[in-house]
Amino acid sequence: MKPLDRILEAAKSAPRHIVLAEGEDPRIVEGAVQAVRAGVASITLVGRRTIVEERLAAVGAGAGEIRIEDPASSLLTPRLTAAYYALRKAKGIDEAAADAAVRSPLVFAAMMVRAGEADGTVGGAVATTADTVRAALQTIGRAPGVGLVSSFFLMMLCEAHHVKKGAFVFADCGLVVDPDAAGLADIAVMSARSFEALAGKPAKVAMLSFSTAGSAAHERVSKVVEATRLAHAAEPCLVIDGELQFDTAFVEAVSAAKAPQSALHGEANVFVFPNLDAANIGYKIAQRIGGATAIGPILQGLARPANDLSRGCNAADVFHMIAVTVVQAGNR
Ligand SMILES: CC(C)(COP(=O)(O)OP(=O)(O)OC[C@H]1O[C@@H](n2cnc3c(N)ncnc32)[C@H](O)[C@@H]1OP(=O)(O)O)[C@@H](O)C(=O)NCCC(=O)NCCS
Ligand SMILES: CC(=O)OP(=O)(O)O
Repeated sequence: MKPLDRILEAAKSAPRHIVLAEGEDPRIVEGAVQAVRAGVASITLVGRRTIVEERLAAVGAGAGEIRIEDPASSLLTPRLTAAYYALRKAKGIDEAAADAAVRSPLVFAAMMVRAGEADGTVGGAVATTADTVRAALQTIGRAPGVGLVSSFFLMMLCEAHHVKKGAFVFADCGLVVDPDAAGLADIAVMSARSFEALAGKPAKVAMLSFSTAGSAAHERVSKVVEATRLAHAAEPCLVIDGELQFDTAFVEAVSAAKAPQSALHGEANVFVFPNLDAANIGYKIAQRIGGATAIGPILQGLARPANDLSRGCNAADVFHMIAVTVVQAGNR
């Protein structure tokens, strides 16, 4: 079964209630309708009621297919505001600031998840990643035992020209700007778990660099080597190697030539980039030139699922991200 079909089937077998913060955006509305009609999720769209209703009518969605919550008039707003104030007052916000925050769709949707009114949330088709992720970090917060929240893209290679097909994880393409060695090790361990949960296969983790097995000497290479050591110490059973260049991690013949001792043998399926510059640029090149289907940024380490989208997304991306969010909610 194709990896995307596997995720869609898993979501259909246990659909959840997902709240979409940007309910006025036509791509969000179209993706939401696809998800409901495919039996993947029940959906709440957040936004100004008249505009969301117009958008739903434009795609022929019937009344009652999708719930709408308008923060300006929702019956939930007073309760979510009180909960947000209780949560954030130690950070110096007053009741008026809490009221203003909850009227923002990103915070309203994240607070619905925190309050148990929805199982997960998706935003970021309109808002920047920084705003989308900040709303999730400040309201939903970290899962117990997690230090660093990070993100990854699920990269699907399914086109005829893809010599290797299947699901791959690229991390962290969205959130942690310049992780130190310990942060990079956390990203590696969490990305391996995320890959296994979504792809259903054992992870093989490549810690990427511009150097392979000591071919270059630089403090940035040393960071990746140390991160590999820390990740291995944290999870001794994890199949991981680094530092490696991308070709060595991905192409068996190159691995044999440049890193014959590598445990990955050019068969990595989780690629951990050294920083956000490399990761974000790398995933967009794979998507836009390479023809990979890119689902993300998917957040890992939060107490409940909240995911981001690229502002360049389309309705299919929204549909796929809803399915991923449902699967994450089921795995909690
Ligand atoms: C995500 C991001 C906005 C967080 O930035 P920040 O300045 O730390 O945000 P805030 O200070 O508002 O942090 C919000 C809270 O989350 C916490 N936090 C921030 N990053 C965190 C992380 N990676 N893991 C866990 N908690 C984190 C902060 O400690 C803070 O907690 P508090 O409010 O309870 O004190 C920032 O890392 C960022 O801009 N990343 C890049 C996003 C981007 O542009 N990506 C490219 C396109 S995808
Ligand atoms: C993930 C990402 O790069 O998001 P955006 O394209 O919205 O900046």
